[in-house]
Amino acid sequence: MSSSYDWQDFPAPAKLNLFLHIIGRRNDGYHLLQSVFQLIDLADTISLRVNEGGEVQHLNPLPGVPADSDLTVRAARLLQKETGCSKGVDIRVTKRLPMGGGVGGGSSDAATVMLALNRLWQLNLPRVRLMELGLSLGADVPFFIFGENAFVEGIGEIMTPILTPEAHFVILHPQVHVSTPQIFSDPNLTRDTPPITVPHLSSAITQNDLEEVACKSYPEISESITWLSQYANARMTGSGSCVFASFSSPNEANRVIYDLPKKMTGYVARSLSKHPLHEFAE
Ligand SMILES: C[C@@](CO)(OP(=O)(O)O)[C@H](O)COP(=O)(O)OP(=O)(O)OC[C@H]1O[C@@H](n2ccc(N)nc2=O)[C@H](O)[C@@H]1O
Ligand SMILES: Nc1ncnc2c1ncn2[C@@H]1O[C@H](COP(=O)(O)OP(=O)(O)O)[C@@H](O)[C@H]1O
Repeated sequence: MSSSYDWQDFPAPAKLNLFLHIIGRRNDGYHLLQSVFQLIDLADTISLRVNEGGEVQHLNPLPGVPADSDLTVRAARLLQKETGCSKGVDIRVTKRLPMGGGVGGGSSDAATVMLALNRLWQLNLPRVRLMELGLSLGADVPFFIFGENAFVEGIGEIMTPILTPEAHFVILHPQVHVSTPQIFSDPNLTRDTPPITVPHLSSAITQNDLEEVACKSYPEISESITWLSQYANARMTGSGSCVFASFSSPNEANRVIYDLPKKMTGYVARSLSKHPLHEFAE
Protein backbone atom coordinates (compact mmCIF):
# COMPACT_ATOMS: atom_id res chain seq x y z
CA MET A 1 0.00 0.00 0.00
CA SER A 2 1.36 3.46 -0.87
CA SER A 3 1.54 6.21 1.75
CA SER A 4 1.62 9.96 1.10
CA TYR A 5 5.40 9.78 1.83
CA ASP A 6 6.10 7.67 -1.29
CA TRP A 7 6.65 9.23 -4.72
CA GLN A 8 3.36 9.80 -6.51
CA ASP A 9 2.85 10.92 -10.13
CA PHE A 10 0.33 13.54 -11.24
CA PRO A 11 -0.41 14.71 -14.81
CA ALA A 12 -0.14 18.37 -15.84
CA PRO A 13 -2.06 18.61 -19.14
CA ALA A 14 -1.54 21.28 -21.80
CA LYS A 15 -4.13 23.68 -23.21
CA LEU A 16 -4.81 25.16 -26.60
CA ASN A 17 -6.41 28.55 -27.14
CA LEU A 18 -9.01 27.71 -29.80
CA PHE A 19 -9.13 31.47 -30.40
CA LEU A 20 -7.76 34.49 -28.57
CA HIS A 21 -9.17 38.00 -28.91
CA ILE A 22 -7.74 41.14 -27.32
CA ILE A 23 -10.64 43.40 -26.48
CA GLY A 24 -8.87 46.09 -24.43
CA ARG A 25 -6.07 47.01 -22.11
CA ARG A 26 -6.09 47.75 -18.36
CA ASN A 27 -4.37 50.77 -16.79
CA ASP A 28 -1.57 48.50 -15.51
CA GLY A 29 -0.78 47.43 -19.09
CA TYR A 30 -2.31 43.92 -18.86
CA HIS A 31 -4.57 43.04 -21.77
CA LEU A 32 -8.23 42.07 -21.56
CA LEU A 33 -8.76 38.80 -23.41
CA GLN A 34 -11.54 36.60 -24.63
CA SER A 35 -10.51 33.05 -25.40
CA VAL A 36 -11.68 29.45 -25.43
CA PHE A 37 -9.21 27.32 -23.46
CA GLN A 38 -9.23 23.62 -24.40
CA LEU A 39 -7.55 20.95 -22.24
CA ILE A 40 -5.63 18.27 -24.18
CA ASP A 41 -4.04 14.97 -23.23
CA LEU A 42 -0.45 16.01 -23.94
CA ALA A 43 1.02 16.39 -20.44
CA ASP A 44 4.03 16.83 -18.18
CA THR A 45 4.29 14.47 -15.21
CA ILE A 46 4.83 15.96 -11.76
CA SER A 47 6.25 13.51 -9.21
CA LEU A 48 5.80 14.51 -5.56
CA ARG A 49 7.09 13.05 -2.29
CA VAL A 50 5.84 14.68 0.90
CA ASN A 51 8.28 15.23 3.79
CA GLU A 52 7.79 16.25 7.43
CA GLY A 53 10.80 18.60 7.44
CA GLY A 54 9.04 21.43 5.60
CA GLU A 55 11.57 21.76 2.78
CA VAL A 56 10.43 22.29 -0.83
CA GLN A 57 13.07 20.89 -3.17
CA HIS A 58 13.19 20.53 -6.96
CA LEU A 59 15.36 17.49 -7.66
CA ASN A 60 15.73 17.88 -11.45
CA PRO A 61 15.54 21.60 -12.34
CA LEU A 62 14.81 22.44 -15.99
CA PRO A 63 17.65 23.80 -18.12
CA GLY A 64 17.65 27.60 -17.77
CA VAL A 65 15.13 27.65 -14.89
CA PRO A 66 16.72 27.86 -11.41
CA ALA A 67 14.84 25.70 -8.88
CA ASP A 68 13.67 28.71 -6.87
CA SER A 69 12.03 30.30 -9.95
CA ASP A 70 10.37 27.10 -11.16
CA LEU A 71 6.61 27.53 -10.99
CA THR A 72 6.21 24.16 -9.23
CA VAL A 73 8.46 25.27 -6.35
CA ARG A 74 6.80 28.69 -6.20
CA ALA A 75 3.35 27.05 -6.12
CA ALA A 76 4.30 24.77 -3.19
CA ARG A 77 5.86 27.66 -1.20
CA LEU A 78 2.81 29.83 -1.88
CA LEU A 79 0.59 27.14 -0.33
CA GLN A 80 2.87 26.86 2.72
CA LYS A 81 2.73 30.65 3.18
CA GLU A 82 -1.05 30.75 2.77
CA THR A 83 -1.84 27.89 5.15
CA GLY A 84 1.12 27.70 7.55
CA CYS A 85 1.47 24.02 6.60
CA SER A 86 4.63 22.58 8.19
CA LYS A 87 5.07 19.76 5.65
CA GLY A 88 7.40 19.99 2.67
CA VAL A 89 7.68 18.23 -0.68
CA ASP A 90 10.32 16.89 -3.09
CA ILE A 91 9.48 17.60 -6.72
CA ARG A 92 10.51 16.02 -10.01
CA VAL A 93 9.17 17.23 -13.36
CA THR A 94 9.13 15.04 -16.47
CA LYS A 95 8.89 17.73 -19.15
CA ARG A 96 7.08 16.87 -22.38
CA LEU A 97 5.33 20.18 -23.08
CA PRO A 98 7.34 22.58 -25.25
CA MET A 99 8.55 25.46 -23.06
CA GLY A 100 7.42 28.89 -24.20
CA GLY A 101 5.13 27.12 -26.65
CA GLY A 102 1.81 28.72 -25.70
CA VAL A 103 0.43 25.41 -24.41
CA GLY A 104 0.64 26.55 -20.77
CA GLY A 105 3.21 24.04 -19.52
CA GLY A 106 4.62 26.07 -16.63
CA SER A 107 1.16 27.22 -15.51
CA SER A 108 -0.19 23.69 -15.69
CA ASP A 109 2.76 22.34 -13.67
CA ALA A 110 1.99 24.95 -10.99
CA ALA A 111 -1.73 24.14 -10.99
CA THR A 112 -1.03 20.41 -10.66
CA VAL A 113 1.26 21.03 -7.67
CA MET A 114 -1.45 23.15 -6.02
CA LEU A 115 -4.22 20.60 -6.67
CA ALA A 116 -2.08 17.62 -5.59
CA LEU A 117 -0.74 19.28 -2.42
CA ASN A 118 -4.23 20.42 -1.51
CA ARG A 119 -4.90 16.69 -1.11
CA LEU A 120 -1.48 15.36 0.05
CA TRP A 121 -1.03 18.10 2.67
CA GLN A 122 -4.77 17.85 3.53
CA LEU A 123 -5.26 21.59 3.13
CA ASN A 124 -8.85 21.43 1.84
CA LEU A 125 -8.61 24.88 0.29
CA PRO A 126 -11.64 25.63 -1.89
CA ARG A 127 -11.08 25.72 -5.65
CA VAL A 128 -11.81 29.47 -5.84
CA ARG A 129 -9.07 30.25 -3.30
CA LEU A 130 -6.56 28.07 -5.17
CA MET A 131 -7.50 29.96 -8.35
CA GLU A 132 -6.94 33.35 -6.67
CA LEU A 133 -3.55 32.24 -5.35
CA GLY A 134 -2.63 30.73 -8.72
CA LEU A 135 -3.23 34.01 -10.57
CA SER A 136 -0.25 35.53 -8.74
CA LEU A 137 1.96 32.87 -10.41
CA GLY A 138 0.69 33.33 -13.97
CA ALA A 139 -2.36 34.36 -15.97
CA ASP A 140 -3.12 30.77 -17.09
CA VAL A 141 -2.87 29.06 -13.69
CA PRO A 142 -6.53 29.73 -12.63
CA PHE A 143 -7.79 27.98 -15.77
CA PHE A 144 -5.94 24.73 -15.00
CA ILE A 145 -7.22 24.79 -11.40
CA PHE A 146 -10.74 25.45 -12.69
CA GLY A 147 -10.22 22.25 -14.63
CA GLU A 148 -12.93 22.50 -17.29
CA ASN A 149 -12.86 23.76 -20.86
CA ALA A 150 -13.88 27.37 -20.64
CA PHE A 151 -14.62 30.70 -22.22
CA VAL A 152 -12.02 32.82 -20.43
CA GLU A 153 -12.15 36.58 -19.93
CA GLY A 154 -10.44 39.34 -17.94
CA ILE A 155 -6.69 38.72 -17.96
CA GLY A 156 -7.40 35.00 -17.63
CA GLU A 157 -9.27 34.84 -14.32
CA ILE A 158 -12.96 34.96 -15.34
CA MET A 159 -14.21 31.55 -16.48
CA THR A 160 -17.43 30.22 -17.94
CA PRO A 161 -17.42 26.43 -18.46
CA ILE A 162 -18.39 25.37 -21.98
CA LEU A 163 -18.78 22.09 -23.83
CA THR A 164 -16.35 21.72 -26.72
CA PRO A 165 -16.58 19.01 -29.39
CA GLU A 166 -14.26 16.01 -29.13
CA ALA A 167 -11.29 16.67 -31.40
CA HIS A 168 -7.90 15.31 -32.42
CA PHE A 169 -5.25 17.96 -32.78
CA VAL A 170 -2.02 18.18 -34.69
CA ILE A 171 0.31 20.58 -32.88
CA LEU A 172 3.52 21.85 -34.46
CA HIS A 173 6.29 23.36 -32.37
CA PRO A 174 8.38 25.88 -34.31
CA GLN A 175 11.75 25.91 -32.53
CA VAL A 176 11.62 29.54 -31.42
CA HIS A 177 11.09 30.95 -27.95
CA VAL A 178 8.44 33.67 -28.11
CA SER A 179 8.62 36.43 -25.51
CA THR A 180 5.03 36.93 -24.25
CA PRO A 181 5.69 40.52 -22.98
CA GLN A 182 7.28 41.41 -26.35
CA ILE A 183 4.22 40.23 -28.30
CA PHE A 184 1.80 42.04 -25.97
CA SER A 185 3.75 45.30 -26.17
CA ASP A 186 4.04 45.32 -29.99
CA PRO A 187 2.67 48.65 -31.27
CA ASN A 188 1.04 46.85 -34.21
CA LEU A 189 -1.08 44.59 -31.98
CA THR A 190 -4.83 45.15 -32.45
CA ARG A 191 -6.49 45.59 -29.08
CA ASP A 192 -10.03 46.43 -30.12
CA THR A 193 -11.68 43.21 -31.28
CA PRO A 194 -15.40 43.53 -30.51
CA PRO A 195 -16.41 41.46 -27.45
CA ILE A 196 -18.49 38.31 -28.02
CA THR A 197 -20.83 36.47 -25.66
CA VAL A 198 -21.15 32.74 -24.90
CA PRO A 199 -24.53 32.28 -26.68
CA HIS A 200 -22.93 33.61 -29.91
CA LEU A 201 -19.71 31.58 -29.66
CA SER A 202 -20.62 28.94 -32.23
CA SER A 203 -21.38 31.50 -34.96
CA ALA A 204 -18.61 33.99 -34.14
CA ILE A 205 -15.74 34.57 -36.54
CA THR A 206 -12.64 34.03 -34.45
CA GLN A 207 -8.87 34.34 -34.70
CA ASN A 208 -5.77 34.67 -32.55
CA ASP A 209 -5.06 38.40 -32.37
CA LEU A 210 -1.46 37.71 -31.28
CA GLU A 211 -0.72 35.63 -34.38
CA GLU A 212 0.03 38.39 -36.89
CA VAL A 213 2.60 40.16 -34.71
CA ALA A 214 4.17 36.85 -33.64
CA CYS A 215 4.51 35.75 -37.30
CA LYS A 216 6.23 39.04 -38.20
CA SER A 217 8.89 38.55 -35.49
CA TYR A 218 9.20 34.78 -35.92
CA PRO A 219 8.86 33.63 -39.58
CA GLU A 220 9.14 29.99 -38.39
CA ILE A 221 5.62 30.32 -36.94
CA SER A 222 4.30 31.56 -40.25
CA GLU A 223 6.00 28.65 -42.07
CA SER A 224 4.38 26.12 -39.73
CA ILE A 225 0.93 27.68 -40.22
CA THR A 226 1.38 27.59 -43.99
CA TRP A 227 2.44 23.92 -43.92
CA LEU A 228 -0.40 22.79 -41.63
CA SER A 229 -2.97 24.84 -43.59
CA GLN A 230 -2.58 22.33 -46.45
CA TYR A 231 -4.64 19.94 -44.32
CA ALA A 232 -6.98 22.09 -42.20
CA ASN A 233 -7.55 25.53 -40.76
CA ALA A 234 -4.36 26.20 -38.72
CA ARG A 235 -3.68 28.86 -36.09
CA MET A 236 -1.36 29.77 -33.25
CA THR A 237 -2.12 29.01 -29.58
CA GLY A 238 -1.60 31.65 -26.86
CA SER A 239 1.37 33.90 -27.54
CA GLY A 240 2.98 31.09 -29.56
CA SER A 241 5.08 29.50 -30.75
CA CYS A 242 2.96 26.34 -31.23
CA VAL A 243 0.36 26.16 -33.99
CA PHE A 244 -2.44 23.62 -34.28
CA ALA A 245 -5.26 22.28 -36.42
CA SER A 246 -8.24 20.13 -35.47
CA PHE A 247 -9.26 16.80 -37.06
CA SER A 248 -12.26 14.58 -36.41
CA SER A 249 -10.38 11.25 -36.21
CA PRO A 250 -7.01 10.13 -34.81
CA ASN A 251 -6.19 8.55 -38.19
CA GLU A 252 -6.49 11.86 -40.01
CA ALA A 253 -4.26 13.57 -37.43
CA ASN A 254 -1.68 10.74 -37.56
CA ARG A 255 -1.55 10.92 -41.38
CA VAL A 256 -0.59 14.62 -41.16
CA ILE A 257 2.17 13.88 -38.65
CA TYR A 258 3.40 11.11 -40.98
CA ASP A 259 3.91 13.75 -43.72
CA LEU A 260 5.75 16.15 -41.40
CA PRO A 261 9.08 17.31 -42.86
CA LYS A 262 12.06 16.12 -40.78
CA LYS A 263 12.99 19.67 -39.72
CA MET A 264 9.59 20.21 -38.02
CA THR A 265 8.49 18.89 -34.60
CA GLY A 266 4.89 17.86 -34.06
CA TYR A 267 2.50 16.06 -31.75
CA VAL A 268 -0.94 14.48 -31.91
CA ALA A 269 -3.24 15.16 -28.95
CA ARG A 270 -6.86 14.48 -28.02
CA SER A 271 -9.25 16.89 -26.35
CA LEU A 272 -10.00 16.30 -22.65
CA SER A 273 -13.37 17.18 -21.17
CA LYS A 274 -11.96 17.71 -17.65
CA HIS A 275 -8.62 18.09 -15.88
CA PRO A 276 -7.56 14.65 -14.55
CA LEU A 277 -7.18 16.15 -11.01
CA HIS A 278 -10.48 18.04 -11.10
CA GLU A 279 -11.77 16.17 -8.04
CA PHE A 280 -8.80 17.31 -5.89
CA ALA A 281 -10.61 20.57 -5.00
CA GLU A 282 -14.25 21.50 -4.45
C1 LIG B 1 -1.89 35.10 -23.49
C2 LIG B 1 -1.69 33.73 -22.90
C3 LIG B 1 -2.95 32.91 -23.23
O1 LIG B 1 -2.94 31.66 -22.73
O2 LIG B 1 -0.52 33.22 -23.50
P1 LIG B 1 0.44 31.93 -23.28
O3 LIG B 1 1.35 32.23 -22.13
O4 LIG B 1 -0.44 30.76 -23.01
O5 LIG B 1 1.21 31.81 -24.54
C4 LIG B 1 -1.53 33.85 -21.39
O6 LIG B 1 -2.67 34.41 -20.79
C5 LIG B 1 -0.31 34.58 -20.91
O7 LIG B 1 -0.06 34.00 -19.64
P2 LIG B 1 1.39 33.92 -18.99
O8 LIG B 1 2.40 33.47 -19.99
O9 LIG B 1 1.24 33.18 -17.72
O10 LIG B 1 1.63 35.42 -18.78
P3 LIG B 1 2.11 36.18 -17.49
O11 LIG B 1 3.39 35.60 -17.00
O12 LIG B 1 0.98 36.37 -16.56
O13 LIG B 1 2.43 37.59 -18.19
C6 LIG B 1 3.57 37.82 -19.00
C7 LIG B 1 3.47 39.22 -19.59
O14 LIG B 1 2.53 39.21 -20.69
C8 LIG B 1 1.74 40.39 -20.71
N1 LIG B 1 0.33 40.01 -20.54
C9 LIG B 1 -0.04 38.78 -20.12
C10 LIG B 1 -1.37 38.41 -20.01
C11 LIG B 1 -2.35 39.39 -20.32
N2 LIG B 1 -3.63 39.12 -20.23
N3 LIG B 1 -1.96 40.64 -20.73
C12 LIG B 1 -0.65 40.97 -20.84
O15 LIG B 1 -0.32 42.08 -21.23
C13 LIG B 1 2.27 41.24 -19.57
O16 LIG B 1 3.26 42.09 -20.12
C14 LIG B 1 2.93 40.25 -18.63
O17 LIG B 1 3.95 40.83 -17.87
N1 LIG C 1 7.73 24.17 -14.48
C1 LIG C 1 7.97 25.00 -15.51
N2 LIG C 1 7.78 24.58 -16.76
C2 LIG C 1 8.01 25.40 -17.82
N3 LIG C 1 8.44 26.65 -17.72
C3 LIG C 1 8.64 27.14 -16.50
C4 LIG C 1 8.41 26.34 -15.36
N4 LIG C 1 8.68 27.10 -14.30
C5 LIG C 1 9.06 28.30 -14.76
N5 LIG C 1 9.05 28.35 -16.10
C6 LIG C 1 9.38 29.53 -16.95
O1 LIG C 1 8.19 29.95 -17.63
C7 LIG C 1 8.47 30.24 -19.01
C8 LIG C 1 7.20 30.00 -19.86
O2 LIG C 1 6.97 28.66 -19.89
P1 LIG C 1 5.70 27.89 -20.45
O3 LIG C 1 4.63 27.86 -19.45
O4 LIG C 1 6.20 26.58 -20.95
O5 LIG C 1 5.26 28.78 -21.69
P2 LIG C 1 3.84 29.16 -22.27
O6 LIG C 1 3.18 30.04 -21.23
O7 LIG C 1 4.19 29.89 -23.52
O8 LIG C 1 3.11 27.90 -22.52
C9 LIG C 1 9.64 29.33 -19.35
O9 LIG C 1 10.44 29.83 -20.39
C10 LIG C 1 10.42 29.26 -18.04
O10 LIG C 1 11.37 30.29 -17.96
